[in-house]
Amino acid sequence: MLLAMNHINKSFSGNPVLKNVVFELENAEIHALVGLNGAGKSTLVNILSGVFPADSGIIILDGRRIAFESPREALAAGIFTVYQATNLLPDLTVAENIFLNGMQKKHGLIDHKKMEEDARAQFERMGYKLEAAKKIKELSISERYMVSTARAYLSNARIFILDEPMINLAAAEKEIFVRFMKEMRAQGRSIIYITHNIGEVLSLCDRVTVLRDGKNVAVCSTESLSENRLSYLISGNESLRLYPPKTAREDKILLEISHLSLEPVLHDISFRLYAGEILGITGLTGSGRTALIKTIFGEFEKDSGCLKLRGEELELKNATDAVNHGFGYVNENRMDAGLFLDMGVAANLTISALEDIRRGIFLDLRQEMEEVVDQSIELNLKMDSLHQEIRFLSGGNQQKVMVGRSLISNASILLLDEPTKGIDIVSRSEIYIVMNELAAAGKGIILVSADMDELAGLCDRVLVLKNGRITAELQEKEFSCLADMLA
Ligand SMILES: Nc1ncnc2c1ncn2[C@@H]1O[C@H](COP(=O)(O)OP(=O)(O)OP(=O)(O)O)[C@@H](O)[C@H]1O
Repeated sequence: MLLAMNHINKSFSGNPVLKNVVFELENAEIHALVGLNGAGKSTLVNILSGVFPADSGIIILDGRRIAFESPREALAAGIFTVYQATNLLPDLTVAENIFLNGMQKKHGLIDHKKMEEDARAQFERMGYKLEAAKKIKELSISERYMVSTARAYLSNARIFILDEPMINLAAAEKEIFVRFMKEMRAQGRSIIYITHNIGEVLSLCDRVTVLRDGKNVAVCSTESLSENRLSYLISGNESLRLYPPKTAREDKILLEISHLSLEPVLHDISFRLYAGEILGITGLTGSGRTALIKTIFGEFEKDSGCLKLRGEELELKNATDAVNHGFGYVNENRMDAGLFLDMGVAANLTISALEDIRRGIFLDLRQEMEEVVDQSIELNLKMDSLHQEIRFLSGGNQQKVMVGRSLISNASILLLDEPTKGIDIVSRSEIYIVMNELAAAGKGIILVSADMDELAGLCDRVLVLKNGRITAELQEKEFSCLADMLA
């Protein structure tokens, strides 16, 4: 066995987060680590990679007991954590970042040409097109992740820790990434694969370890494991149903967008959103999905086109104006979207209400707090208290606060950009129920998603965006063509 973590315990401020956890990894194995948001997955791999120590327990690597005091020590021992681009240097080029730990030199000077050639050759081997001389800050999120992956591949590491690796990748990149992982395994290297995506566990991984509330629930081979069984092991709920029954939309047009353009990103976009509808929008990275949502929300100033709310033309000056007109927005990137990491959960949930207080609008704070409590129960937030600082919540729970904030805000039109990214199956089902209830109450929801199952599970209509234009409008019976339409 390559790695054994035995009886690992860890508490934060007296709260036990890992309880006697065991995790084992073989050579040449892709091993999934799964569990609900807050189950303890990140905490476990953070202990392995030297971010912080365990309170007790033993880690054995290659037959020798180890305890790393820093990520640097773990890296030196061959444990490589592939972060979502956070450890790349934005002002350096792709090639420089790939060879950061061993810059190639010629006559004592850094040999940029050679590095770029090697980086190019590496991307060619991966079947991926990327300009090696480009600076990281000019790249999209998915391109950055592919650079991190190439860097991992070229390292000498034997164990890779991947946390939701495919979450930001487009379909074509996913294919390359999967090939890449299989190649690493063929070389005898091993991967710890954290994900909420059950399909990825079953199709890619050899074994899976399931954690629930900081405890081991199961370790098993994925070979004979069914989707339902794995859902049950993760959630503890035998009858978990991800998507609620769809509700019928009303005939009333809530929002009408006509000939909207934002050059050079969006061209002549027209569509209608009906009361009671969850309208899907999908497209590849760079197709203009997020720009479209931000333009509707008044964050980007359109060049031309018209927006009508309940038949009345509307010129939204900015996001505050949009909120005042009943729009709510959940951004795909919670760190950019105004989560206040030093503030408590309740304060973050009611942040739009706090804005009102600043503007002198009187609010019934007691009622506000009651709504927060209801909402956090409904979203099943895993936290110590409503006052716990957001930065101590697990990633998925932070995302739930973002969604909860928008749901609490009494908006009549919700613009949700990848709202369930990084969210576990139970919380997703809870968010879907809330979305459905809002639609049933006559609100309109625009759901931007790259997850075809999610779109099919929730929407009656999906618009396909390609190069800033709507290229198709698919009805439910045509959803099987969704993936083809994106190619
Ligand atoms: N530094 C910290 N201080 C206090 N509590 C923490 C800290 N780090 C993690 N926690 C808590 O430990 C628990 C486990 O969190 P962890 O991030 O390991 O979960 P996870 O399984 O990775 O979740 P996710 O799928 O949402 O990323 C959570 O309740 C979280 O709030």
